[in-house]
Amino acid sequence: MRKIVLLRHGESAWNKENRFTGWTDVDLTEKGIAEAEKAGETLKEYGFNFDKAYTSYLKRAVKTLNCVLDKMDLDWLPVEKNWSLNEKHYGDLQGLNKAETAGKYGEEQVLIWRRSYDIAPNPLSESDLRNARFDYRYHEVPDAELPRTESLKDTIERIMPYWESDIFPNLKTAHTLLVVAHGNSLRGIIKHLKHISDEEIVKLNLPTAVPYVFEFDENLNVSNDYFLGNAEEIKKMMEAVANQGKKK
Ligand SMILES: O=C(O)[C@@H](CO)OP(=O)(O)O
Repeated sequence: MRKIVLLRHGESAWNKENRFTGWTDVDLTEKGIAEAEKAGETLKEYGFNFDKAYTSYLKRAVKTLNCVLDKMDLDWLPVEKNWSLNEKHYGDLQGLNKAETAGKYGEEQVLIWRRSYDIAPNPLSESDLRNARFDYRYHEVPDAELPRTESLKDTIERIMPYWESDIFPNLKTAHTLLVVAHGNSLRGIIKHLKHISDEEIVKLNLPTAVPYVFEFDENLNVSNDYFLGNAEEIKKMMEAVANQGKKK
């Protein structure tokens, strides 16, 4: 049985402060580290063993992966990092508090910015120092490919070439792959794997650091998918993520 496990990073400093994060490279909180360690312990308990892992260029995902591998005694595992797995770029919303933004522009508008399929927030200006073109880690990425903002559709279009060329084909030879990324970059991958419609994807909110397992049949079609953990707790975590965009 071939499997891919998708894992959102543990709680970050800006998750805790309820700020739009996107490509901002914020660290994990203590709670985030504990969540990542628990994910590693859970995967070990369920007997998972990975052939290869993938993550983004953002430290909240990289450090989550490292905690998981440490807990599983898989520190040796080959890991590939790629900027294509970065979070959806949140444009000029990055840094703003989500509840305050809902107070200013309305909850409906915030839901559109957070969860709609093809509407992106306003872009960062070219001179804004937060623009990825000023960040050395992206120096090999052609400027035209570096986002200034993204909708989920843009994020999916950025991830899919990497998914199709580097991640998914490895399932032919590997049994189990691990992808540690972000709430929206993973929503994009899940939309693709489960053929979720543009309307339905609005409702999907991913909890931090809960392993989401996809099983594939011999033709590499998805045969089953499930979260590892307590269903009630996971539901509550998903609702809490959805509520981050509500006014206080
Ligand atoms: O701020 C962000 O980058 C994302 C993920 O943490 O948040 P949201 O759930 O609002 O898309």
